[in-house]
Amino acid sequence: MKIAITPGEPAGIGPDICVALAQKSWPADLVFVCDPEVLLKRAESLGILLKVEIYSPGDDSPPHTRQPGSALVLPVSCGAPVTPGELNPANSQYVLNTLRRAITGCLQREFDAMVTAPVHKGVINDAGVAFSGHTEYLQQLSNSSQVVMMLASDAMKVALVTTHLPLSQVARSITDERLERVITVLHKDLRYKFGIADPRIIVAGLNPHAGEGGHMGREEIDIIQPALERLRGQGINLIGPLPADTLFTPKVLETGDAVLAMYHDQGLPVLKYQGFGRAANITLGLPFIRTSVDHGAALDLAGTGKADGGSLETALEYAINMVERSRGSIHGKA
Ligand SMILES: NC(=O)c1ccc[n+]([C@@H]2O[C@H](COP(=O)([O-])OP(=O)(O)OC[C@H]3O[C@@H](n4cnc5c(N)ncnc54)[C@H](O)[C@@H]3O)[C@@H](O)[C@H]2O)c1
Ligand SMILES: N[C@H](C(=O)O)[C@H](O)COP(=O)(O)O
Repeated sequence: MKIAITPGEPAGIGPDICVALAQKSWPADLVFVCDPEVLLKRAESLGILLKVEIYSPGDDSPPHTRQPGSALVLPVSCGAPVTPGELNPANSQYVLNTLRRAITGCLQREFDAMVTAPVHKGVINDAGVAFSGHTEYLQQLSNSSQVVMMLASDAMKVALVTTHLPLSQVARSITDERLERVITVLHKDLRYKFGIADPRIIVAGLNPHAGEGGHMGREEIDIIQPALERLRGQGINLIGPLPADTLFTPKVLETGDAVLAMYHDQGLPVLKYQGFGRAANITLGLPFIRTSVDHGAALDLAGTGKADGGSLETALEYAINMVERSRGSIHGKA
């Protein structure tokens, strides 16, 4: 099994946690898609010994023979010097080049999955490229009609109807069509990527108290309930729409396999409060497997040795499990 790892923003903690990942042994060949110097210099400043081997496509060495402490690198040149903690828009194209190379490799089945360390969305935009996140970028480059962002911890899975959108645009984006597309993808991938035979999806309302019977917003009555009714008719097990404030309580969470939140900050703060550093971000609806960390570039910690690599390890574990499931070597729930 070959998994592409993109270290993300070179001035952030991505290189730190990738160097740490390479210190362990994994039941997969990890191919770091990046400038080898970025990893080597970060390892040096962290006082970690790292050996780099250069990957070339088609060069299939026996699997899992690499020793911990050595990284297989698919070289992509970094545009400008890297200083930990200091963003440089001159390196944004480099970050995008690493993503593009990993995506192409996944589409062409050179890689079985890709796992991404954090990028810095702001600096990519500062470089003149409109970029709202990996999720949307992956959708665009893979020509996928609908992708779904889902974060998973040991206690919950939280998927989102809308992703990186200003709050002022969220309500108008909750449409019947989008709900149908998102729920269909979520239902399908919970079955096939997570092995849940009949997934129960708990759906949040948009408004306080799920609209309070129409007195605090009508999206639940006019849009969400009719969409859920129709999808129930197709055999999808849907609970809700429920008020989001009390949905995230253990009693309610145990009635479902995943929560569908209407927007980013309705669902993710709860999951991150519970599982930050041990959760993974999984893009559903892609023609390949992609997982990621639950945190950002953490510029304040780059090169300090204080970055926690737990989420990158979790993301890699999810990717390995999903690849194994797709090969039929795992049965039952993830
Ligand atoms: N997967 C991704 O690419 C991804 C995810 C989230 C945010 N981001 C981007 O990262 C940038 C910075 O975002 P932010 O400041 O909101 O969030 P952040 O996650 O970078 O930092 C928030 C806080 O958490 C701490 N932290 C984050 N990761 C940590 C780790 N592994 N170990 C220990 N502490 C950690 C940071 O030091 C900081 O105090 C933004 O551009 C954002 O868009 C990217
Ligand atoms: N919304 C994600 C989070 O809060 O963790 C994060 O921004 C990453 O998203 P992408 O994988 O789309 O970059």
